[in-house]
Amino acid sequence: MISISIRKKLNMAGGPADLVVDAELPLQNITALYGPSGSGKTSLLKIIAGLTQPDEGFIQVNNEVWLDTKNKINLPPQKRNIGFVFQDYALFPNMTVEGNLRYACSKNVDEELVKHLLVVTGLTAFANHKPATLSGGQKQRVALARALVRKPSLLLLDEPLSALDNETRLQLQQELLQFQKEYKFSALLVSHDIAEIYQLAKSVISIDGGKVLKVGRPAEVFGFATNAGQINLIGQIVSIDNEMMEVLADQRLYQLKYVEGLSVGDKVCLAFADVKKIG
Ligand SMILES: Nc1ncnc2c1ncn2[C@@H]1O[C@H](COP(=O)(O)OP(=O)(O)OP(=O)(O)O)[C@@H](O)[C@H]1O
Repeated sequence: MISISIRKKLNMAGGPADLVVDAELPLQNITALYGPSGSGKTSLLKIIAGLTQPDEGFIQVNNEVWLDTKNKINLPPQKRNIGFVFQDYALFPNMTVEGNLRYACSKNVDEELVKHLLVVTGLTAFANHKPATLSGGQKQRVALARALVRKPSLLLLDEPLSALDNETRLQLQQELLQFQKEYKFSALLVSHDIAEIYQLAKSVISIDGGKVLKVGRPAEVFGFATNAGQINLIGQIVSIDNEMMEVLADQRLYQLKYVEGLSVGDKVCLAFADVKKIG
């Protein structure tokens, strides 16, 4: 379990307000951090990374205390085993793709892991290229590989896919899920995209004005959609449980009775054919 309990005064749009977060993140899972612009998401990530100091706080990751203001413990960023992936990639422009990965390892280069990450991200042929010659999707794959090569205890993903076009974004969502299955990392993912959160995260922390509003599974935080006048919708099954299935369609989650033969990941067409006399 990852325990986070912090408080910091921020200068928010409406005046000074405290960012107050008390949360437990499950290990080996992606937790989403969802909230409007200016609600304190990036500030929380920076506090976890040790880049911003909170007024009070306690952070423990895998039994290692990173921050305990009461007991004057405050590990510097380089001692916190964190991987950070930003929206704008933040790659070293003067280094090759492989150079970016090696630099992230500092002295302990795991040759096998570097090679493997280049293969799984489809970047082997680009290992000697500089970032400027890559597409946005490829740059973000480098950024992800560079974060993973450090075998982080916690991966902080600050809207990592939001600069990408829709097709590349959907593809990288699937790749991120595959990486998660393979490397079993724990991650906190900032995202504004509810569909992305349903796809990637097991749990969500929703914040606004620096305060936690809700914590739970995506369906608990965002609720289920009802048939809102649509006749046909294309969606994807995101979970099957207890004779029920959850289908994500058009950025909303529908809870429906399970239909024999379907599995998680299947694309389905929802057809709403209820006819009710209304007059
Ligand atoms: N070190 C700081 N001290 C005081 N206030 C800060 C500090 N850093 C950021 N703020 C303020 O805190 C508020 C929240 O900023 P933050 O970047 O955390 O929001 P966010 O939820 O990540 O927004 P966005 O989605 O737009 O990136 C902003 O109003 C910002 O000006």
